[in-house]
Amino acid sequence: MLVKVAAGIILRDNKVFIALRKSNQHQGGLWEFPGGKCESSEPASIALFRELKEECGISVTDCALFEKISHDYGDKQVELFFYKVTGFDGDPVGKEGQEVRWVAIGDLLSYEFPEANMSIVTALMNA
Ligand SMILES: Nc1nc2c([nH]c(=O)n2[C@H]2C[C@H](O)[C@@H](COP(=O)(O)OP(=O)(O)OP(=O)(O)O)O2)c(=O)[nH]1
Ligand SMILES: [Mg+2]
Repeated sequence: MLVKVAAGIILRDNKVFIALRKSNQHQGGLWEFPGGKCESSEPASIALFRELKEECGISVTDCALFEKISHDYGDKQVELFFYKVTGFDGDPVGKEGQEVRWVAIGDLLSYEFPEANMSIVTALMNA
């Protein structure tokens, strides 16, 4: 099963907004950059806008594709489109009851992310 996913690296004042995946979700219990699956034939950027509105309550006004990562979890193959989100209206929250946090980029390694995120976390820290 191959799924296309859009995720937002929401940045403000050198901090990034992360969310905890629920235990019943794929890769549950790990921290993520909010986002979700693209609907059939939906462009990743459109999925990003939709998911960040649904999950975090923000309207994206400025974003750019940062990296595209393909990863095989064994039970699921994902194609992840990570966007840097530098402009948005509203204050992000966990609209679906998920635990959320603003963390300093330098502290990202204290949080456990899915395997597919490792190169992204490293790239952010070295930027
Ligand atoms: N959102 C997000 N998903 C990630 C990240 N890293 C990573 O491997 N994934 C994987 C986990 C999931 O298999 C998939 C995203 O699916 P999702 O569960 O967020 O999708 P969704 O929001 O549409 O959820 P659903 O309502 O369909 O359950 O991508 C990440 O940083 N953010
Ligand atoms: Mg999601």
